[in-house]
Amino acid sequence: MIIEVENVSFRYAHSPEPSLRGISMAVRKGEFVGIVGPSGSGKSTFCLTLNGIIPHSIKGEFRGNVYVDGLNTREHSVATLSTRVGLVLQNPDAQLFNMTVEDEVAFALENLGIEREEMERRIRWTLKLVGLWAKRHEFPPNLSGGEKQRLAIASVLVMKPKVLVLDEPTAQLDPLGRKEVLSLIALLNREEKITVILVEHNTEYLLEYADRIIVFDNGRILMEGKPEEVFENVEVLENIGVRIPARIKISYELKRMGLTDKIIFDRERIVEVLRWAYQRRKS
Ligand SMILES: Nc1ncnc2c1ncn2[C@@H]1O[C@H](COP(=O)(O)OP(=O)(O)OP(=O)(O)O)[C@@H](O)[C@H]1O
Repeated sequence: MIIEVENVSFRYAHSPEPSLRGISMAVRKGEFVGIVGPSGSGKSTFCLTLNGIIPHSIKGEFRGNVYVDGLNTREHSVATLSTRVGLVLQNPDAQLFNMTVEDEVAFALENLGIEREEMERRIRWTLKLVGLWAKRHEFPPNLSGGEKQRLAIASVLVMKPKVLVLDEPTAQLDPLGRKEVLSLIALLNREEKITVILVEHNTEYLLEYADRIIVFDNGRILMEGKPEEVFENVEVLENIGVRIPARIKISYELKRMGLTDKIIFDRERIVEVLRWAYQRRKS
């Protein structure tokens, strides 16, 4: 297991209630895990435990253990853990502060004591991977939202982490930017075999790409499983405010109307049932 979380609880200093309440989970190498849950359920707090920001940089009461690639986060600095787990947050502007795209990516490497040549090789590899090589001399604030977020991803990728944790990386982007970033994440998982943990409200995307979905509610894991298994719990999820992928919602309604006996995931099959129901109504 590349990530192991054992009974983790966390209460922010000055907060009366814990934000995480006994989270246990593990992530396999190469896995793509999607995290969903209502606002305030602890998703962001959980992400911050994965590279040691909690407990090292944010004060509070931390219980349990998180192991990243075998390292207990309590015993290693955020700098060391960041070479294993790259963390990307919602707002790309808050993560970029250098004068050029290239400097932004180089900056992350500066304290790692890497040789000049290897540095250049890594920067080239990363910028090509995220599709920003041609824009390497540009001023980051001039990039589009999607490009900025791809640059934020590049600046953690350049450290060659085995795991990428992304906390709603598309929340502030327009539809095009969102598409660019989500395709990049899928590519990094499929082609580069990077383990991905993604907090994302776009459940359509998660249904397509995630191997597993974890649902957070009130600081706990409410359920987890394959996307098809989890999203089948339409009523429970809608009750807590998790969006159901459109085709599952349609199929769920077909089942309620007695037109199928179970939820169908296959688009073609849904269309077939709808066609059949339409024909039946006409005749
Ligand atoms: N710095 C902080 N200090 C005190 N309480 C906090 C802090 N950050 C978050 N919380 C509280 O912890 C709980 C979990 O918040 P968290 O941001 O982890 O949830 P979330 O599921 O990521 O929500 P969202 O989808 O809105 O980002 C909330 O009750 C929130 O108010």
